[in-house]
This record gives sequence, C-alpha cells and structure tokens, in this order.
Amino acid sequence: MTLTLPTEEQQQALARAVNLAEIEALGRARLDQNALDYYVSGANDGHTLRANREDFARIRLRPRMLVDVSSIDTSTDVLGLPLDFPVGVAPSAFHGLAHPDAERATARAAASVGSVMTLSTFSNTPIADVGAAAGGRFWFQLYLLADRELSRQIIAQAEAAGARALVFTVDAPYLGRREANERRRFALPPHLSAPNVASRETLAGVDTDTGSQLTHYFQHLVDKSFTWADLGWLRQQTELPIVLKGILTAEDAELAVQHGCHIWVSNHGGRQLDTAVSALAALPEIADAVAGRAEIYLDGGVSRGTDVLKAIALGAQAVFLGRPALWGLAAGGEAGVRRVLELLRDEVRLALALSGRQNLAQVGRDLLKL
Ligand SMILES: Cc1cc2nc3c(=O)[nH]c(=O)nc-3n(C[C@H](O)[C@H](O)[C@H](O)COP(=O)(O)O)c2cc1C
Ligand SMILES: CCCCC(=O)C(=O)O
Repeated sequence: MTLTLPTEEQQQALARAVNLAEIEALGRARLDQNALDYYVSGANDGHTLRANREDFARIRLRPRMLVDVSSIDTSTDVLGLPLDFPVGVAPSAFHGLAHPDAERATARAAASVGSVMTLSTFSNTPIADVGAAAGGRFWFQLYLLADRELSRQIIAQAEAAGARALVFTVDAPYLGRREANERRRFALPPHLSAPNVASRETLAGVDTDTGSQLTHYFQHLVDKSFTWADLGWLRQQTELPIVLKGILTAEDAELAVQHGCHIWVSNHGGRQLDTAVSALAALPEIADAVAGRAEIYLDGGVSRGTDVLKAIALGAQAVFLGRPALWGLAAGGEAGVRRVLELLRDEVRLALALSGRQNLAQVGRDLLKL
C-alpha cells in the first residue's frame, strides 16, 4: 500500500498528544496490517518485549527535596557529539513503511532537536541522502553482509555521508521468529527497496512461499560466521568509533572493551531471543564490568522521562528509541518524530526537577530504590 500524507485533522491530533502512548495510537491507525505486524512484533511469545517495559515500571525512585531546581540542564554528549537531552533514535529498517519521506524525515527531526539518529543498513533511503538531511547528527548501523566487499563499500558510504559512529549489530546472525510476519507473509511493498544492500530485483527474487520475505531476505544476505576474532577486520575498515549493539552480559561487555568498542545494551526490542533478559536488567552488571572504560547506551522499552533517568542511574550515557520513533513517523512524518522527541525531552526535564537533580551528572544509583 502506498501511504497517504497525514490529514489536517491527524496533524492536529499529533500536536495535541500529551504522551508517547497517544502518538503510538495515532501511528498505528495510519498503518496497514503488513507494516503494523512488522513494527509491533517481538519474537515468539513476546516475553522479552514485555519485560523491557515491565522492568522500567517496576523500579521505584528516591527523589530528594528542597533542591534549587529553577534551572535544569538535560544535556550530555555521546562520543563527543553534544546532545540537548540523552535520547537518540535507534536503527530500524524500512521507514518507508511508515511515511513517504521515510528516513529523511527521521533524520531531520532528530537533528532539529539536538538528538541523533542511527540509520539502519536496511533503510529505504540511500545513506548519502540521509546524511545530507541529518546535518552531522547521525550514526550508521551496520549489518555485516556475507559479501565483505559490499560491507566495505557500505561503511565507506556511511563515512563519506558524515556518520559519527559505526553501530555494529551483534545480536542478529539470524532474525528471530516474528510469528505474525510469518503467518501473514510480510513483504516489502513493490514501491520500496533497500538501496544500500540490494536492488529491488534481488529482493523480488527472494522466496516468499514459506513465510516472511524479510526473514528469507535477511538470512541470505547476512554473515553468520563473524566472531570476536574478526573484529580486527572491521577495525581496519574505519576510523569511526565502533559501538557493539546487542550486548546483554558482563562477559561480552568485557570482550567489547578489550576490542576497543563501545557498548549498546539491547535485546533488539524483544525481537530476537525470546526470554532473553530485559535491557534494563542487563545494564547493572555491564556497567560494573565496563567501569568507565567505554560508553554505554541502552534501548528497549523506553517510553517515559523516568525510564531515561533509570537507565542513566544504572550506567547508560544515553538511551535510544526504536518503535516510539516509528509511531511518530507514521503519525506525522518529521513533525511526528520531533513531537516524540520533544515530549520525552520535556519529561526528562520534569523528572530531573522532581527528583531534586539539576543535571544528568547528579543521576546515580542513589536515585533508585533497588
Ligand atoms: C520495526 C523495527 C525494525 C528494526 N530494525 C533494526 C535494524 O535494522 N537494525 C538494528 O540493529 N536494529 C533494528 N531494530 C531494533 C531497534 O534498533 C531497537 O533495538 C529496538 O526497537 C528497541 O526497542 P523499542 O522498540 O522498545 O524502543 C528494529 C526494531 C524494530 C521495531
Ligand atoms: C531485514 C532487516 C531486519 C531489520 C531488523 O533488525 C528487525 O526487523 O528487527
């Protein structure tokens, strides 16, 4: 289905939305079943998908009183890039399923509020075009392809387009089973392609007889044999900082540091190994193991300003939004993603003030009732 643009009425509803849940409802209403299945799905029974949210809600805060909170500073920086607030956009494939402006809209929105967008290898928009829209505020997410030469070219394109970091996703040698996508045979609509990795013809040639076209497509392209021992190859391909996305244990965090990488704690939004630990629950052991030797980020289940503070209290430098950004994009393109980021920015500011903290440096484990 080719998407229409949001109506005047839908744009007004977006402007009136008071939280991310309301924007999710607006975004969902604009999507067809194919796209909706793809966005909402977790792997298998969705235990990890739910745990990401539940673990944020479970932790209680220990606010301090009678602190001068007349001025609040939400700023931070990630790998030297200043952020107005500690929230970026996680990589997700195929923004063209949500809005005709696709990844360009997401990039512009993130840049306009001093955030950062992570662009997926499987974008519907060429890397260079997103780089131009992002004004330097983008990181590039790499899926390492079995075709190393193609991977090398993709990394070079990301560098040339101004990416500030390479986010290497390590939790998906195979895609997890998103069963709704298999049942209804998820496929990219004919007007969309994945220009960084393959032509539309290649995509169309992938078997769709048995389940999700996406899974077959991915399985056929991605390198499943890559190990820690191969990271040296990746290091040789780029000067950019490398962030390993999908780390869930202290053991892997230690290896990441030894290999000179930064760490993105994530279970891929519950879409890979079901019953894997929630992102928030994985964070403390990782922060303890890393002990300041690398930067740590987190995604999975973030939907409130208090969630952001909890992740920071447990050792994250910043958090990233997967589905919430997609709901914003579906609800209103660039304006929708911007609205999501602005709402969260304002929630972070208020949560800091009501916690008796003036800035993020004052957010530590003593904010939490553990
Ligand atoms: C529709 C969708 C597509 C995704 N595509 C990618 C991708 O291309 N590369 C990647 O590393 N992660 C991908 N992810 C995972 C996100 O980067 C992120 O880890 C996850 O969505 C965070 O959880 P949240 O949705 O609860 O915020 C995708 C997630 C979703 C929902
Ligand atoms: C073919 C792109 C896979 C994107 C992905 O990582 C996901 O759907 O979770």
